[in-house]
Amino acid sequence: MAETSNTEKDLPSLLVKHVQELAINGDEPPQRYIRKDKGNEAPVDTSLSSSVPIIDLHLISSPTSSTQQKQDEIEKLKSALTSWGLFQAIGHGIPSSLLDHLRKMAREFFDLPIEEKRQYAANKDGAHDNYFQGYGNDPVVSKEQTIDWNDRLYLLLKPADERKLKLWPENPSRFREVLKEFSSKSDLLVEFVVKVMAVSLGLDDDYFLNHASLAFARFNYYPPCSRPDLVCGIKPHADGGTITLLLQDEEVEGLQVFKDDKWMKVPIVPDAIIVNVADQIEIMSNGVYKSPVHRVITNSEKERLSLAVFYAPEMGEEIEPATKLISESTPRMFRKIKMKDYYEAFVLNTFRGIRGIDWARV
Ligand SMILES: O=C(O)CCC(=O)C(=O)O
Ligand SMILES: [Fe+2]
Repeated sequence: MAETSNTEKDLPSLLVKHVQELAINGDEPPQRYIRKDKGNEAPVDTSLSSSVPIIDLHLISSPTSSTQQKQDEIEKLKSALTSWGLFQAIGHGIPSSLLDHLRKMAREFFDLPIEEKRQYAANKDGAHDNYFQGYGNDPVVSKEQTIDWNDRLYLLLKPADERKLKLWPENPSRFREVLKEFSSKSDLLVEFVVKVMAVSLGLDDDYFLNHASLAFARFNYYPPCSRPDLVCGIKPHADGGTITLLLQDEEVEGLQVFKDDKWMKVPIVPDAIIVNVADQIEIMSNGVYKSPVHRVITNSEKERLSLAVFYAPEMGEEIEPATKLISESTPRMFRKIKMKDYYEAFVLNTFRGIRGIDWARV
């Protein structure tokens, strides 16, 4: 049924169904959702011989840690970001009760009838803003684009005075309040982490922070799929902003990161927040800190939720590698780019399955 009602004919390419609707009958995913890399893809590492590093931020922030403890943890963080591009942060100071509450709010929102959620759809009246805010799907930029098995609620958090509150769910009733509280804690966490990262490279502590003044929340909903082998929850991509915080589902795995030519599963560490470098820090650090390619795999039994918070530069900013990190032995890897151009290239490249950052290489 889903197959016939989701043809090019009856839906313009920009508007696609919510995957939640497609999942209801457990039908096979429609053609536009089938991964094109199928049968020709990198293996998944099942040995689990190494895993995403866990960094205890409290060891770095606490006045009671010894200098040695701090240094050791910062070294671990540096090595995580040069080899993996991400780490699982513990000791991050955001109470687990708040994380649980946030997950509960998100689950209750996605559990609402689709009609009710549609009142928060960004394109309800055909109106779009630059950031595709609201309830919906990733933009579809061509008929050939493989569509992900993902519905999302996408909201600007920062600057706070630009929030579009009419797209923030009123049901569940505490959604807005809890998201606001999380947002202020998340800002503090990012500030701390990017300062440590900048100093660890010999840069001024606000070097990355000065390019992270926007923040967006992306609540991801992945319903079960009858053929998880054929679709992607989110296709391979790297994040295009400065840095991302990610709260995984508390029970259902699905995130994988590409490393050493293999897909590595990112395990669930209770109450950890994943910190991942995004493209602009890879550019500013002249390639020292890696923006990792990652993807999400679905499963046939359980829905999965996650929350990504993307910190990013403003559209009008220009980004380039830090002069201090360019030398004869470490030549400039990226051009100076305008964010507005980057975002355009990023969206087109990513949905075609190419890395956004390739556009910025010298
Ligand atoms: O769901 C996840 O674990 C990852 C989501 C993600 O990569 C994103 O929203 O950019
Ligand atoms: Fe991502």
